Amino acid sequence: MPIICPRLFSLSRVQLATLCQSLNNPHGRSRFFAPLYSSSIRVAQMSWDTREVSSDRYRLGGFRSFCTVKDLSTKKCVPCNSDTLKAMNEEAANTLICQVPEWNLINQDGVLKLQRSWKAKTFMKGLEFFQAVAEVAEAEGHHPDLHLVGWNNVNIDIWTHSVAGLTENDFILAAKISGLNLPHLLRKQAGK
Ligand SMILES: C[C@H](O)[C@H](O)[C@H]1CNC2=NC(N)=NC(=O)C2=N1
Repeated sequence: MPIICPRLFSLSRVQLATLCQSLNNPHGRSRFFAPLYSSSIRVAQMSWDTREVSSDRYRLGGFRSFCTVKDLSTKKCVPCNSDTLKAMNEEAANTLICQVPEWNLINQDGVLKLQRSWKAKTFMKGLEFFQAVAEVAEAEGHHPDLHLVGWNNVNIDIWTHSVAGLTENDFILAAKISGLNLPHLLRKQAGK
């Protein structure tokens, strides 16, 4: 099914925004997947994301064609001590975040980071999860901040320390962590 560029939609953004807003869930994140039809163009499925932005304001992230996490998870991180490596701006981060939809984009003391939480089934399984993440990080030469609090609350922050911000490395690592299939270690959803 072809992905049609959003600006070709015949419905106005306002109409679609109203429609999507009604689907907004209390967590401020709606994901509106629907085949949309206009008079001349059958629009492929699309996702309409609202994302928590750095200043905790929710705003509609605008239409984005489908991003597939496979693109990032097949990439390789580059050395963080490269002189050419620069932190990306919030706009660029908001574009890339749709490729790792389970992660949140946060701004912690002026530093953009990726963050995600899980519930581990036990304290030891939380550490086993960290071990699996550590192997990915070592293979990539790019490392997350790992937190295990309250015995089973697993939180991971990812950012590039050498540039005090986000680079594509962080999204690649996030995509690879999202690709880990460890249902024996983690509950289905954080908070369950
Ligand atoms: C030389 C090597 O690239 C650096 O020491 C790496 C190691 N892992 C890293 N991980 C992260 N998240 N940020 C860094 O700046 C970083 N630097």
